[in-house]
Amino acid sequence: MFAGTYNASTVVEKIDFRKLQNGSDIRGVAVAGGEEAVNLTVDVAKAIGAAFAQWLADKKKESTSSALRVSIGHDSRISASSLEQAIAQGIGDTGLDVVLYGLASTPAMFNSTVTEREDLLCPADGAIMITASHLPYNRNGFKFFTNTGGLGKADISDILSRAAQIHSGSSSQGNVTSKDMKRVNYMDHYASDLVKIVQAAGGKERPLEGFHILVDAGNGAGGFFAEKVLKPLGADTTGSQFLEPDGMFPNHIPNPEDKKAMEAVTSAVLKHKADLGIIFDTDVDRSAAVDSSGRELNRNRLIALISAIVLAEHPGTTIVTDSITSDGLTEFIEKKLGGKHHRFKRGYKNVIDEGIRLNSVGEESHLAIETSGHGALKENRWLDDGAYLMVKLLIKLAAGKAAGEGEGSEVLTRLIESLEEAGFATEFRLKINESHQDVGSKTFREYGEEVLRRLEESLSSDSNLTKAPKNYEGVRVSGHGGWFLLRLSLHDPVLPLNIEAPTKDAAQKLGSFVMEVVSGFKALDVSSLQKFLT
Ligand SMILES: O=P(O)(O)OC[C@H]1O[C@H](O)[C@H](O)[C@@H](O)[C@@H]1O
Repeated sequence: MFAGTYNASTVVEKIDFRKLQNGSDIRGVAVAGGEEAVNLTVDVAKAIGAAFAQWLADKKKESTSSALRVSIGHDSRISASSLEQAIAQGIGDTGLDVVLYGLASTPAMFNSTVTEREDLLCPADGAIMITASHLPYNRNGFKFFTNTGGLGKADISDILSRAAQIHSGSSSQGNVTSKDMKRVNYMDHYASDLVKIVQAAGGKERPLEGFHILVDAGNGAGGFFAEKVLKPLGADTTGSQFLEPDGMFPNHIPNPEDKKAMEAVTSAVLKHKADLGIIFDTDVDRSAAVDSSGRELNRNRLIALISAIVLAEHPGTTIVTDSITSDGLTEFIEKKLGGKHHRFKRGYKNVIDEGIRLNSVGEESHLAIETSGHGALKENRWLDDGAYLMVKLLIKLAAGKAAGEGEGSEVLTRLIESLEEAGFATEFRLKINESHQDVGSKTFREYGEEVLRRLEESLSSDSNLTKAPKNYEGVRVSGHGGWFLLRLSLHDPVLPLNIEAPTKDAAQKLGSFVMEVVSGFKALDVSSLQKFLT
């Protein structure tokens, strides 16, 4: 069932390489057998490997005369090894050196481009992570890095158009196999760097002695954090779960945004009476936590917590977040912490790039973070690293205990005591049926924008509602003690609607206003919103 052993009838006949682009990532279907046809075959992966090698050689041609080196890691997906072999071969055939890392995390792959350790064959000139983050088991994909960070949308389009040409033009079989390639244990080095950061901050070798902290890795790539980070720091990790990689994700989806995943780590914390629970997504670029009382520290709460830590280190700094963050978070960052909240767009790359841009125009920002659990700090080269975010919490825990500020997770919980939270918060995802006659010749994006325009125009008809003064995507409106945001999804033909209000009744009032407008658009599936209102 792997991409390497697919049955021809389940493979898309003519691969449209453009469809493999998902923002700044490549994503596709790699495992046959489900309803979706395979479009990320081993041949496609090989062409993408060759295309990345070409792209990298063009980029680096002036800066080096020696053979370029590319590191490749993967998460726990069942298609990982066939895709690793294929992409490595595509790169190897073009004459570049390939170093295989095996099971790794996305942030570790970036780190391999900035690590100076010849014994580990570092720095790599380019790095690839084979992952589809939290998506179902049959998907997979690639993220690419150089020492300046993750590749952006334009680079990915470039690589995919080169790959399409390579794929159509060649049937040549290279003779480089993964047996010829070197393997290194980079993850041990990466984990020991995290350990050193916590040790240095606490001035102790085992600053977490006396803490009981468990990890739920959801059978993704994050299991190393319990064994290789928490234990050496002295923490008791009893009750950690789903640390073994299993690409069928038999327990829950590794995703801190997923309700079931958060319930799983919460019940482990309560059952084992742990001080803290930590959860990662499949490739460890996102994370969240749970305190000893079982309170989830994700979404707005996680942003508030990390903001409190960062603002204590950098008073007044600007915190960049995604667009669906709460009004309570703004109040907390600005009034309680004395920082500035810059609520920007959805999408981790958008948020991080905005943090970098602000600094470049003279506005100091040290943190860019999304409700999804992607968070990047300036001090960590603006890399969204779920493990590093958790390291910031560990440092605070240890420091709090050493200063006698409290035991267990108390010091963290206290940091966000005054964060005001809405009594009711919900999200609807209104699908646009692209083949509906109401869409006509428009793209789903044009159709969605028309919905947003109409919504904005109708605001003046309701004196209870006010448009948010500063807003970078969609239509954000305050009223009835709460707010709503209707926007276009980053990738899908969907209009996500977020509503937060003091009560369900108030949220329904906001929802009814949106309903009046969206029900006029026949290609929109408004059934979920309708159900909420009845
Ligand atoms: O716009 P949406 O459909 O809600 O998706 C938005 C999300 O897409 C991806 O998952 C990105 O990794 C996230 O950074 C982003 O927030």
